[in-house]
Amino acid sequence: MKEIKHFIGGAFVGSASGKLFDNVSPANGQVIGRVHEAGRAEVDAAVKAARAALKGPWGKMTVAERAEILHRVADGITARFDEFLEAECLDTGKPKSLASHIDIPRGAANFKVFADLLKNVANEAFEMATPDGAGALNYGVRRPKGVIGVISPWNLPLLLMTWKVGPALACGNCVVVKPSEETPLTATLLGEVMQAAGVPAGVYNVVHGFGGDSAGAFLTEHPDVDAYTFTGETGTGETIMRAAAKGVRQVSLELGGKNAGIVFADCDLDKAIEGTLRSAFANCGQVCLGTERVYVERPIFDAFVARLKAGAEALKIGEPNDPEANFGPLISHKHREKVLSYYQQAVDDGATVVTGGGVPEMPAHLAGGAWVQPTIWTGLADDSAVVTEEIFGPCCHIRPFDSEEEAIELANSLPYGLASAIWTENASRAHRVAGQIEAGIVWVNSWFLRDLRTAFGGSKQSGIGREGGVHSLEFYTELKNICVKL
Ligand SMILES: NC(=O)c1ccc[n+]([C@@H]2O[C@H](COP(=O)([O-])OP(=O)(O)OC[C@H]3O[C@@H](n4cnc5c(N)ncnc54)[C@H](O)[C@@H]3O)[C@@H](O)[C@H]2O)c1
Ligand SMILES: O=C/C=C/C=C(\O)C(=O)O
Repeated sequence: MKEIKHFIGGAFVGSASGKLFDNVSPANGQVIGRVHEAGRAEVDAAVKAARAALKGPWGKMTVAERAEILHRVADGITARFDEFLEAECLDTGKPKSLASHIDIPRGAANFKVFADLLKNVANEAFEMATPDGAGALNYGVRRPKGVIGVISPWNLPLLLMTWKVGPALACGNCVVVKPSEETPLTATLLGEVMQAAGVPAGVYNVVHGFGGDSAGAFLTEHPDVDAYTFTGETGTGETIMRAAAKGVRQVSLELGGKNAGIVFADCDLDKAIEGTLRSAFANCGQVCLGTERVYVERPIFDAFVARLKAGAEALKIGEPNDPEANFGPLISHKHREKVLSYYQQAVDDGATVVTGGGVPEMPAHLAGGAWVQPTIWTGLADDSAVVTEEIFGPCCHIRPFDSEEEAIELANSLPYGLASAIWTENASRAHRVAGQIEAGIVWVNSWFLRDLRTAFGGSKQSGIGREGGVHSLEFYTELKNICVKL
């Protein structure tokens, strides 16, 4: 049985306590490995290793030298593409067809993009007048923030972790990563790539374990971490923010959502159906940017529901190696219980179940997996928990609307504000509506189209701060002003 260890100070190490937990395959329920659970001692060792590395060669390197090493990290991921793919799909159960064109390539791109960006960022400078007429010159310099705690979720494990580690390292920080307990493999494998690429020991550390009263809490309570970047549930974000308040440490939070899709009658229906199918069901609905509320203009409501139903029913459920599969399992049985409780709630609240609503029949060798049917409802009240709470499963509720104003009001009615997708061929309407949606990201006639130079993050309870492009610099560096009297 594979044993998964921490990566601390450039070495793979087990826990002093000898505590291990199971890594379970979501596709068949079998134990695929045993993972060391970090105690305070391992978290402390990782933070110390990061602090020491910051004072070592990494902190003194030029941007160009660091960028070259990070390019080697990206190339190292690409060179071991199949191993990363295998590991990611073992952990998550997601189809290889999905991970091979999203998760793994983005894992590599996250290092390249930020390494290149850093080489081309200028700092501000202001000349000022002084009473003696000689003047003064102000200029900004950016310095690494220090040791960054990176806490990441299980839905896109390599993508979301490297989305933070890439810019953090490019800016000269050292990191301690706490991947989700559900998905320890790719973060661990990345340790090998870091070593081979020449990243000095202690720059990239990984500690495994759970959230509360385990590695996650030990990391967020550790006094020698300078800042935390977190992606996960809004409630966890609140807990991390509280822990970070001690010592006034900065947080970057990418949190939950209950994203709205708005489909106008003047849309290109083929595009709207294709995009909404992906936004509701890709990665078995476990994408923070996914659409769980769909608002459709009344004249095309029935046609839209019928076509989305047909699309959902045509999804091919299967295990990662099935080349035809485009729909995998949920991450765990625990998460399936949560998703199925909403499926039940929808029925109790009087929904029309357009399709799905239960557990699919699977062949015997996959019967132990966390499978669930893609599900569509109509007919729920706007205040049903199914319509207001993040389910994080392959499901959406579709509701008709009659005017632009009504659609905007419905989209903005919840305390979340992560992402939205608008479908219309009317360019004025697209801009007008997009500008009024309370969300950090609005797509028009697309979904999950990502340019890594753009600002990424949520408004309202979907997060604090923006990452992506130069925006990542704001979080991962300290901007210092130097004022020189001439
Ligand atoms: N906004 C975004 O960019 C984005 C992206 C992906 C996922 N998400 C959100 O993530 C959630 C799904 O991921 P999840 O279930 O892994 O989230 P989660 O909040 O349960 O866990 C995320 C990470 O936090 C750790 N953690 C949990 N409790 C902790 C604590 N008390 N202290 C420190 N660490 C703790 C977990 O071990 C895990 O590593 C959804 O809500 C989804 O919307 C948001
Ligand atoms: O599940 C959430 C997906 C987030 C995606 C990104 O953070 C990204 O594309 O950079």
